[in-house]
Amino acid sequence: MAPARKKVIIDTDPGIDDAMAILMAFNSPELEIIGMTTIFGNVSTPLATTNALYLCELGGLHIPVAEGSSEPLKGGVPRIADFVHGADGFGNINVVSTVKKSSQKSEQAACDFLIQKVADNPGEITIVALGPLTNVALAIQKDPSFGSNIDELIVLGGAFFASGNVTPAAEANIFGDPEAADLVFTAGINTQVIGINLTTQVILNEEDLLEIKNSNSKHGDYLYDMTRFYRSWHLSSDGLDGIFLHDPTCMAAVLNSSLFTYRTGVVRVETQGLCTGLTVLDMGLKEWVGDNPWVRKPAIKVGWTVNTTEVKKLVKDLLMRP
Ligand SMILES: O=c1[nH]cnc2c1ncn2[C@@H]1O[C@H](CO)[C@@H](O)[C@H]1O
Repeated sequence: MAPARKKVIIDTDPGIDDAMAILMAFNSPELEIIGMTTIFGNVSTPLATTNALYLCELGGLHIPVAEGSSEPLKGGVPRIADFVHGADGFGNINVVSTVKKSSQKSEQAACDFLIQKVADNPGEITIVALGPLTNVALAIQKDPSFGSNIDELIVLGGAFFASGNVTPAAEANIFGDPEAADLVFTAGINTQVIGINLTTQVILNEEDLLEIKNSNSKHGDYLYDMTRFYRSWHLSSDGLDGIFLHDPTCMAAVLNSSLFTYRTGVVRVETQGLCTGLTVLDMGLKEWVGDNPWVRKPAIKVGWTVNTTEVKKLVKDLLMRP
């Protein structure tokens, strides 16, 4: 008998590297993609929904896309990284106008979709969170049984003992909704977090991108065209002649966690002041005297090392599948 496929819901703000991770998932027969939920971050939430619908059409997948919150838990206008992903979220290649009228978002809000799917499949759903954690936090707040019924939550976010990408303290997804991240990381959910301390070690250069373009991949041209803007951004912002594989590295962890090592401990998120969005892991090296905000909170797994060669190989292999 074929092994059961892993049931996943992808919570996403596509986004160039989100699109790469999603196409990886579409090309992975070991995953059963139950649906996508959308969130602000790389783009606004409504545009994330349009882009997710576009990706479903591109991949020929008929799955629900449920729209998420348009603002963080505390309210206010979210910071959108159009300077990283272009105004259309896909590097200004303007393809989403081709989304068919028949492609409609789900009537359910993202948090209700998450709650229902997890309740219908207790212990079976993996949630892959590629953007700010607002939708997951809303589901936890609304349904007390939600967290314990998730099989695993796999998050792309944070910078552990490393520099952020929005400020020296904060990574973009956590900065986007620090209250949500702190709530989710301390909710007692079986969670692993892949931070940019790992994802900035996994890089595709121009030669790799051309290899994808010139492969038999159905999406080679799209992937190549989309990465032009992202590549220029990396050059101007990071002095990098290539692109970081943030979300694709997280999807690699979904597919093969043996390519990573982990530390387990309590993670808290700073929600105010200079270091807003900072993710701080208690590595468990010390018996603390008295109380502090990490004591007696549930621990999660934090990605510690990554096999960069094998992750890069996995990403390229999946993106080049015909
Ligand atoms: O400098 C940046 N500012 C904001 N967002 C960024 C930056 N670099 C990458 N990302 C985006 O945020 C997520 C990872 O942190 C990824 O989706 C990535 O594309």
